[in-house]
Amino acid sequence: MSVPNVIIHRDADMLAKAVAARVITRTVDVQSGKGSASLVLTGGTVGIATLAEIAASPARDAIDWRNLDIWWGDERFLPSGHPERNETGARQALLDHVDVDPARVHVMRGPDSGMTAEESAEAYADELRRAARPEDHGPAPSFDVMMLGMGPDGHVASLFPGMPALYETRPVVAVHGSPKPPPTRISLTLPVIQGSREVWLIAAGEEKAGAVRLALSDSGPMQVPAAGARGRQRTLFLLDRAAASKIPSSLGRLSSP
Ligand SMILES: O=C1O[C@H](COP(=O)(O)O)[C@@H](O)[C@H](O)[C@H]1O
Repeated sequence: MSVPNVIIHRDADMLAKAVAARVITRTVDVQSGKGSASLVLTGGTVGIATLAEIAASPARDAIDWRNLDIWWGDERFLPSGHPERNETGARQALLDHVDVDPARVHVMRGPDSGMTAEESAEAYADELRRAARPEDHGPAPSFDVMMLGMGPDGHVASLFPGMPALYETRPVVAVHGSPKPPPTRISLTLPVIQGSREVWLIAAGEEKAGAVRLALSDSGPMQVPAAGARGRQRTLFLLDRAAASKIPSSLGRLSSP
């Protein structure tokens, strides 16, 4: 797993803009090499703000939207269209404004599908298995970019400290009793996250500073799930100054005043 590289921006607004530019550039680079790309979206404040900045970017259509696979790292187990679903936020912020191939937007199904949370997790695991290629050496694609938000408790996706999902070897699990509402969710697990080529942890705000420091220290992922979020080739901590306020200056410096 790759050692994290910390990049700090002056505030949450600049962070969202900079991450949006990074998504566009990285996706174009990957597509120019192999024709398609895979991007895992995150929910949360900065995650959705980043998608809105992609939509607003004059460079957004440098991405070949028809050759992009969109996945989610987690989803709240709520009906399609529910305002608290990560998918709803992503569609409103970006996906409804670009020419994605609907067949390549891989949604984690909610209760309106008629499935239980466990069945929805298994269905997503099947979709991941079908998308995996031999060179991925696992039950899921080696995603080109896995975007993850981070909670103040160090959770990533819907992997919360001390919860059973952190011990899972299956690629996707149902989460019950989430400390952050809603209580029932679907989440990728650490093995799938760690199979990604690049993992980008995106965090803004003072309330994340403690978790960021622990995630960059030698904390275990059971206590600080973000400490287990590492990519095979690259791991980025993309932070604003407030979220970076408790890490040693040797670990990262402001990208611009
Ligand atoms: O509930 C969730 O929270 C995390 C972090 O959200 P934030 O608003 O604190 O940035 C998010 O990454 C995750 O996708 C979401 O389901």
